[in-house]
Amino acid sequence: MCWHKDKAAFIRLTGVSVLQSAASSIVAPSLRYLTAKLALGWRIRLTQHLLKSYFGKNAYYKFTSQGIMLMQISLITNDLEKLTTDLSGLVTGMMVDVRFRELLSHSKDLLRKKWLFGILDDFITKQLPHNVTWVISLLYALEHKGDCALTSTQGELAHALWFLASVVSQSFLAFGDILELHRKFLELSGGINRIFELEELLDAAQSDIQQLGASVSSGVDDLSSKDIISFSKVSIISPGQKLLARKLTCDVVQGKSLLVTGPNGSGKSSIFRVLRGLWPIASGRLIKPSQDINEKVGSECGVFYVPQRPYTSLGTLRDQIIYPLSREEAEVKVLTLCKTGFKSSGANLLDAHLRSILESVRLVYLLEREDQGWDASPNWEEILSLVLELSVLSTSGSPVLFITLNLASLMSAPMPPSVDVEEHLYQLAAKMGITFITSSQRPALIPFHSMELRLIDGEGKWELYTINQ
Ligand SMILES: Nc1ncnc2c1ncn2[C@@H]1O[C@H](COP(=O)(O)OP(=O)(O)OP(=O)(O)O)[C@@H](O)[C@H]1O
Repeated sequence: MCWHKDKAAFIRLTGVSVLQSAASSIVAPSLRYLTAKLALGWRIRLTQHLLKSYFGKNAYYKFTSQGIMLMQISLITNDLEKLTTDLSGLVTGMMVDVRFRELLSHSKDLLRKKWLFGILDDFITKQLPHNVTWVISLLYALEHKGDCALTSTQGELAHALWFLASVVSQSFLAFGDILELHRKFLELSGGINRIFELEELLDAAQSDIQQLGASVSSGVDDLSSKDIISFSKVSIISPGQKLLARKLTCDVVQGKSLLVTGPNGSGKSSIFRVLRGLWPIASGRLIKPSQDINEKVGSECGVFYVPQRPYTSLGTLRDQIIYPLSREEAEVKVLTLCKTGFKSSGANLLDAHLRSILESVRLVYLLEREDQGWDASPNWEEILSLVLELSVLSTSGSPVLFITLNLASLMSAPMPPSVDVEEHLYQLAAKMGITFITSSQRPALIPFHSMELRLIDGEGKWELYTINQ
């Protein structure tokens, strides 16, 4: 039967074919889209889960201080730059050659296997189907040799051949997919293994830290821990087993700030590590407020740890001050605090409040200096030598400003505040009832403190002095 003799059927078939093609062009990309979305969802959940374990209970500190896990962390972030930086930090000296040779031989092996697999894959999924089709067609043609003269049989033969070719090629493609599955499965199991390894390490770190927390808190007197930091015969030993302070005994009560001095490497920062719970205490008893303000912004009282390097967040001038709150959270807090008759929006109130903070720390010029005012977002690291932190809750219900003055960075900062600004900041904070424990070697800071703890030699010896003001 010739096609022009059944024009309607031909048009119908063509229509069906077009519809099928349209459906197929929708289905295939949609499947890809759904698969990618599923993968993204998994990635988000897994990343959130791992990051929670990583950042919880100081686990990150344990990892970074031990120099392990860098590879695994890059697994979470997929950050190539960080991976290469960390790797370059891990391999040193002779190790580089050995590792490089291992990497080279592994890469060569991988390339060879990929080449062999490529040949097999190409042959099975692309070349073999044609040959098989032709062989089957030949057998078919030989069997129906006598009917070839008939036009109708020729048409049917062409149709059958076309059908056969697509069935055969699809079957081989499916077979190719099965071959590919093996490789995908191997990759998947490798990924799962690495993630489980990370999970196990995080679990181990968390349980170590829990034990450490239990041992420290067993020595903490909760009743008197609200307004005192007390070291009682505390021995501080570094992870490298170096004794930095032997039986350190020192009380920091409200209003009596402490200055920790001593030569480089004598253990000044280690006192803060112990206070923060990053290092366990070898012996003795440590009493401190149970609340770390860094962990719970807005808490009424507690200890705030100022990082040695100033932290500036990506974002606007406003973001620098309200960090780690989001703008919305800060607006809500300010509105809650100022439950006065103010007929002003949260945004206006917040900006007014932040302006008063900048005024009190003599940084209001930043607002005028940047064209976009609060919304300016230059590289703050190059501009700010101070980190300002805003906590908007206090026992009395009035806004409290915590100035987190980064003393350690003052000297090296691109724009160190002048001595009088520094003095002003200390006075301001003291007026607000903030008691300091400062680590510094600068004699200029002595007048702002009531006691000096001098770490003598970095081998455990220390002396405590009262500062006459
Ligand atoms: N994570 C760590 N693991 C092992 N040893 C450490 C670690 N951190 C510090 N140390 C060691 O502990 C000792 C005291 O270091 P620390 O940073 O407390 O000194 P510092 O007085 O604050 O020094 P600087 O004035 O240079 O800041 C040093 O010998 C240092 O090498």
